[in-house]
Amino acid sequence: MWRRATSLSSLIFSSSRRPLRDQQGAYSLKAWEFFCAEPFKGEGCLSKEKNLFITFVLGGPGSGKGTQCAKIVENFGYTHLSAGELLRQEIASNSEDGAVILDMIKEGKIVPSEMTVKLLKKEMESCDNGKFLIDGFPRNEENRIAFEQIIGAEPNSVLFFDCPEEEMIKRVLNRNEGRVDDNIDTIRKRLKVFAASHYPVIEYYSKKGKLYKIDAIGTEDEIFERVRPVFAACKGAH
Ligand SMILES: Nc1ncnc2c1ncn2[C@@H]1O[C@H](COP(=O)(O)OP(=O)(O)OP(=O)(O)O)[C@@H](O)[C@H]1O
Ligand SMILES: Nc1ccn([C@@H]2O[C@H](COP(=O)(O)O)[C@@H](O)[C@H]2O)c(=O)n1
Ligand SMILES: [Mg+2]
Repeated sequence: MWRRATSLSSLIFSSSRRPLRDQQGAYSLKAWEFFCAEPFKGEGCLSKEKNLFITFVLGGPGSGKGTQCAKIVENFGYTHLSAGELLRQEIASNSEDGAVILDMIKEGKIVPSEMTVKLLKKEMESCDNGKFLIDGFPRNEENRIAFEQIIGAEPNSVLFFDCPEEEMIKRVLNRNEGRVDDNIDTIRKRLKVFAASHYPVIEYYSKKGKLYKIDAIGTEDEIFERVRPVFAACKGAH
C-alpha cells in the first residue's frame, strides 16, 4: 500500500494538535496511531536507551533527498544523517575502511552494510535528539536487515522521492559539489544499482503501511509542501 502524503492534509487537530477522534475517519486515526507508535525496544539495542523516532528518506541519486531533509530539519527539529555523507567523511579520515569505501563509491556500488550501519550507530549514540532522518539508507535488503539487527529499531515512517531518471541525471550533473561520483559514467552505474536494489525495500515498507511516496518533480518548495503533512501530523507528539 502506498500512502499519499497529501491525504494527511485532511487531518483535523485539536489545540493540542491531536486529531479529533470523533471527527476523523478510520484512516486518519490509523495514521495518528502509526506515527505515534511506541518505538521498537529490543534487548541491548539503541532504542532501549532512548526513545527513537526514525524516518528513512529514500530515492534515486539526485532525487532531492538531501535538499528536502534540510527543510525537514529546519521545520520539524530532526537530526539529519546522510549515509552517503558519513561514508564520505570516513574516506576523508583516511581510515582503512575509507579506502574500501572510496573504491565502491567511485563505482556507484553499495558499501557493505556493516560499515554503513557502524557509522550511523556512532552518530545516533552520540546525539541527544532521538528524532532522526536517515537519508540514502537502506539502499537494499542487506542494509535494511543490518539496521534492524544492529540498531534494534525499525523506522516509524519512510519517504520515497519518486523522480524520473532524466531529471535525476540533470540535477546530479548540475550539482557541482566536487563529488567523485557526480559524473555521467558513475551516475549511470548508480542508477542501475538503484533500479536493481531499491524495489524490495520500498515494497517491504509499503506492505507495513509505512511508505510515503512523494512526487519529486517541481520546485524545492512545492515538493516540501508535499512532505510537510507527513511530519505535521505528529508535531507535538515528541
Ligand atoms: N526540486 C528541485 N528542482 C531542481 N533541482 C533540485 C531540486 N531539488 C534539489 N535540486 C538540486 O538537485 C541536486 C541534487 O539534489 P540533492 O543533493 O538534494 O539530491 P539527493 O537525492 O540527496 O542526491 P544523492 O543521492 O546523489 O545524494 C542539488 O544540486 C539540488 O540543489
Ligand atoms: N546506504 C548507502 C548509502 C550510500 N552508499 C554509497 O555512497 C554513495 C553516495 O550516496 P548518496 O546517498 O550521497 O548519493 C552511493 O552511490 C554508494 O556508493 C552506500 O554504499 N550505502
Ligand atoms: Mg544526498
